[in-house]
Amino acid sequence: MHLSVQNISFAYGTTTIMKNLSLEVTDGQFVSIIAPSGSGKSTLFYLIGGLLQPQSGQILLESQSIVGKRGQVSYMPQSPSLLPWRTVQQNVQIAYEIRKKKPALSEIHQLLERAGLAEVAHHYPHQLSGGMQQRVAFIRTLAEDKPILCLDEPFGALDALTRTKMQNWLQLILKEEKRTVLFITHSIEEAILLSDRIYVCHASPLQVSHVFHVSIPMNERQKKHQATGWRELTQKIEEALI
Ligand SMILES: Nc1ncnc2c1ncn2[C@@H]1O[C@H](COP(=O)(O)OP(=O)(O)OP(=O)(O)O)[C@@H](O)[C@H]1O
Repeated sequence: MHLSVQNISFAYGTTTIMKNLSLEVTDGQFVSIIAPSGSGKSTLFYLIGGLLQPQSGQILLESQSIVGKRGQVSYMPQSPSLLPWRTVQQNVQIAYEIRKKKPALSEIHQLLERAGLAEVAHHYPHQLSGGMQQRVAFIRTLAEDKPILCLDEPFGALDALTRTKMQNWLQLILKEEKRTVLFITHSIEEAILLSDRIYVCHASPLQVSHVFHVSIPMNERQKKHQATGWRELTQKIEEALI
């Protein structure tokens, strides 16, 4: 599944948010976008998700325009946005209800099991930790069964330890569930840990300034700064962000 964002420009009223922004993500790739706060990253996902339309440029999924078309990609926002009156299982069920598909309880249970959430299937969101809530939201996003997942800083609000655990968990689950991911983060470390490719963007207007390919083998990335090439890549990305 190939998503191609080609030269899109977008303005809210007279304020230009992005100009000629292009990026690509293809089959099974994990691609990150690092950009300054308030620069239009969420707006980019609204454009890809069809909630907004660019003033110019194209957004293609498998060479077909998805401009203004909703429901083509899955989107997970920064906050878990779980319905507080629904249990964990019922929150995941929403993904099936949206597709007007009868929820397969065995399928939901399998997903919850894989996320380490089987024991809290009948708990309510307020009874869960922040990390667990994010896992429920992620499982719900997976259950939407769309070829591309757009994850908007999913771990931004978590403490450092929970964040590390969630990154490891995400790596494991994506190994089993081969999906194509477009991931927004502020963290260079997180981007290197998870990505095949990293787009660094400048703000005002949002534009890709640099593209980095992460060639550090996955099984070495846990070592972070001790992994060969990690420090050099971090430095290059830091320089690109200045
Ligand atoms: N509906 C809107 N109308 C006008 N301006 C908007 C609207 N939504 C967002 N903006 C402005 O557009 C800019 C980009 O917003 P956006 O939320 O896309 O940025 P972001 O990079 O996701 O932010 P953050 O890092 O805080 O999550 C901001 O200056 C914001 O104030």
